[in-house]
This record gives sequence, structure tokens and C-alpha cells, in this order.
Amino acid sequence: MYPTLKDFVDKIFIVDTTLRDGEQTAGVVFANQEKIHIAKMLDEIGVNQIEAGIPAMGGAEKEAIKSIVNLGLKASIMAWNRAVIEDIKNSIDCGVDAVAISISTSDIHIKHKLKSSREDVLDSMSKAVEFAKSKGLYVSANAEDASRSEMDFLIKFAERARECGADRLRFCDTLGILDPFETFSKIKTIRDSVGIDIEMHTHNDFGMATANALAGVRGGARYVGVTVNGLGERAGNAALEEVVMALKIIHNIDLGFKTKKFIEICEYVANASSRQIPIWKTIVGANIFAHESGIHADGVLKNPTTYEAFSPDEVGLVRQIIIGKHSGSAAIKSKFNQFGIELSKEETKLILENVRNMSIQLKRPLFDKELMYIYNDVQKILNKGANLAV
Ligand SMILES: CC(=O)SCCNC(=O)CCNC(=O)[C@H](O)C(C)(C)COP(=O)(O)OP(=O)(O)OC[C@H]1O[C@@H](n2cnc3c(N)ncnc32)[C@H](O)[C@@H]1OP(=O)(O)O
Ligand SMILES: O=C(O)CCC(=O)C(=O)O
Repeated sequence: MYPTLKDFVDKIFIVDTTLRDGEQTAGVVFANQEKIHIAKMLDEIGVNQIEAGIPAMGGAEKEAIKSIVNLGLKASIMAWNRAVIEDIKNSIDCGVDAVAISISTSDIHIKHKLKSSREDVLDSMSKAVEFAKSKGLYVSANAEDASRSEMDFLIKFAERARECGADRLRFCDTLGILDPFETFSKIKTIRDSVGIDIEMHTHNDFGMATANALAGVRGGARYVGVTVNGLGERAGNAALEEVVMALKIIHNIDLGFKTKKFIEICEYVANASSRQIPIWKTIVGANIFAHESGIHADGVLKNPTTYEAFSPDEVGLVRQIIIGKHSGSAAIKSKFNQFGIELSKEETKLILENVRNMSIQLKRPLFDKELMYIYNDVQKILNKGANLAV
């Protein structure tokens, strides 16, 4: 039998970076109180590590990270740093237990952004990792733009990081340019060569952030970086709710998250970031459990598993049967049943015709009130017919 994802992993840790990469979404700013509230919610639902921000920014950012540390949450609190000792000192000031130490490993970044050399990159990373380890911190050595880095150099970087005491390597698909096959192969190569723990940090530029994160897990990564609602630079990161639910539902790997609270945290972050959840958003969009098409509604009314991958209450949502242009008679009957009205076959047929016409005219589904107007009209037509017959 083909092996399942479960065969590849013993434990998966979720690292949430809503407060760092999520807030790097162009134009997004969380108030400090919002950061604190988000951290509490992330901890409550089961996130293992919270990347709380960038202490090198100073001021309010540092204050927020200190306040999050002082909450005494179960989750590890990580701060993001460049491979710069001064940045790490700022993180130590905040009292975090873990640091992400980042430096680019691709030649494009090394040449054009850092204006440096591969040797300098290894040197800066080694010094920064050794410094952080000497202060008793958990360390993730982050390879920025790892996906565009030459594999031999990336392996060298991972080996050096491990020698300096790094606890894991963060593999960043900074521009979201990988597909799941490439991701799997790269992560497997690094794992097989170096054996260091790996965190996937994936971006959604081609809509593959979650798929790539899971492909990385299949390749041997045990840490997955995510953000609530998939916030993050440009097209965003792998979404927390997608990764956790995909593991649970598709791969039968239950991380024990309080998924019923997903809608609460997703709505909170949507409001705090002023980035509303699109109704078609995976997992938590309002339309994920809304059924209008007659065949779907009929199936769901008979048994929800016909058209739902999981039950809406698993993520705090509710099922809706929408009455509109594409409805069929089963949905109409069920709807009126909720109003306490048992429709005859003839009534159902006439109501459905009217629903279709009205919905086409209005270019939208119908409200309950409008359905009752149609019902009353249909009664009049049917009664007239009966009177004529007498
Ligand atoms: C892919 C990512 O998401 S990486 C995280 C990106 N996040 C952010 O940038 C948000 C927070 N950033 C900031 O507040 C600021 O950029 C700071 C505090 C980090 C640095 O600010 P400044 O000192 O004013 O520098 P500025 O932002 O203009 O430029 C970045 C500098 O860091 C260097 N740098 C960039 N990445 C790294 C790194 N990983 N390690 C070491 N140096 C780095 C750049 O080469 C540049 O150096 P230069 O001034 O010698 O050319
Ligand atoms: O270096 C990191 O930790 C991650 C930086 C980042 O967000 C990215 O490369 O996409």
C-alpha cells in the first residue's frame, strides 16, 4: 500500500508567525493589545511556538513581545532576528525562550541584497547561533530564500548551523516558487544529508503554500510555520487553519488543536488586520458549508458527508442551505419544513419556478421573507384554480 503522511512523521509542531510575517502583510499593523490577545488565542487553541515579532524594531514592538512573554503561556515564544548579535541582544531583553536567526542563502540575495559572500553568510550565522546558544536560547537557523539556494551550499549551511548548536533549520520558500514535488525532494535531500530538524516556511504566491508545507512534512520536516488566515508578505503564508485541518482530515493526523475556535481567532485576526475573510476562503469562509445547488442540497440533507469534507462545527461554523437560482425541490421542501409548512408536490413545483425567476431577476438568493411572499402567491394561484374547478 502507498505510505500515508502518518508513516513519515511521529510529531508535528506548529509555529505561528501571524505576529511577525502576518503583520508584514503590506499595510497591516496590529495594536499591542491585539498582539497580546492573538498570542493568548494561539496558545489556547494549541500552537506550539509563537513567533511574536522583531525586537530589533525597538519601541512598541519590543514592548508587545515583552508583554507576550510575561503572559506565561504554554507555547514557546520566539523572536525573529537577522544574523546580527545586536538583534539577538534585543531579543534577550524581551525574555523570549527561542530565537529565529535569519540570513539569506541564495546567491541572488547574497550578491544583491547582502552584498556579501557565502563565506560571510556562514560566518555571520555561526557567530549569531553560537551567541544565542551561549545564552541558553532555543535556536532556529533560518535560510531565507532557501528554495532558490544551491543545494550544496544549503546543506553546508544546515551542517554548520547544527555544529554551532542550532536546534532546527527553517527552510524558507521566500517567494513561494516551489511546487509540492520540488519541495518534497529538497527537504528529503537536506534531512537525509544533515539530519537536522526542519521547519517549513512557505509562501502562497502560486497558491501552494499549504501543499508545500505538507510536502515538506512528507520529506521529513517536523515543524510547520503558519499564519492565521494565511496573512503574510504578498500572497501570504500557509494558513494555520488549512494546515491543521488538512493534517486532521486528509491525513488523519490530529494535533489536538481546539479547532472549534478557528472561526473565533480567524475573525478576530481579520478584524485586527482589516483584511476580511473572503466568503470562499478555505476552511473558515462563510460559503464553505453553504449549499445552493439542488443536487448538493439534496445530498447534504440526506447525509452531510456527501458534500462536506468535515462537519462545520469542527471549525465553529454552521451549515446553510441557500435558496436561489440553482435550488431543487428537496431544498425547497426542507426550507418550508423549517417554517412548519408541509408542501405538496404541486406547491413545491410552483414555488421552485417562482424562486428561479425571482432569483434571476434579483441576481441573488432569496430571503425567508421573500419565500413566504412566493408561498402566499402560490396559494392564491392554487385556490383560484380550485375555485374555478367548482
Ligand atoms: C523575508 C522576511 O520576511 S525577512 C523579515 C523582514 N521584516 C522586516 O524587515 C520588518 C522589520 N524590519 C525593520 O524594522 C528594519 O528593516 C530593521 C530594524 C530590521 C533594520 O533596519 P535598518 O537598519 O534601518 O536597515 P534596512 O531595513 O534599511 O536594511 C536592512 C539591512 O539589513 C541587512 N540584512 C537583511 N537581511 C539580513 C540578515 N538576514 N542578516 C543580516 N543582515 C541583513 C541588509 O543588507 C541591510 O543592510 P545594509 O543597510 O548594510 O545594506
Ligand atoms: O527568515 C525567516 O525566518 C523567514 C523570512 C521569511 O519570512 C521568508 O523568507 O519568507
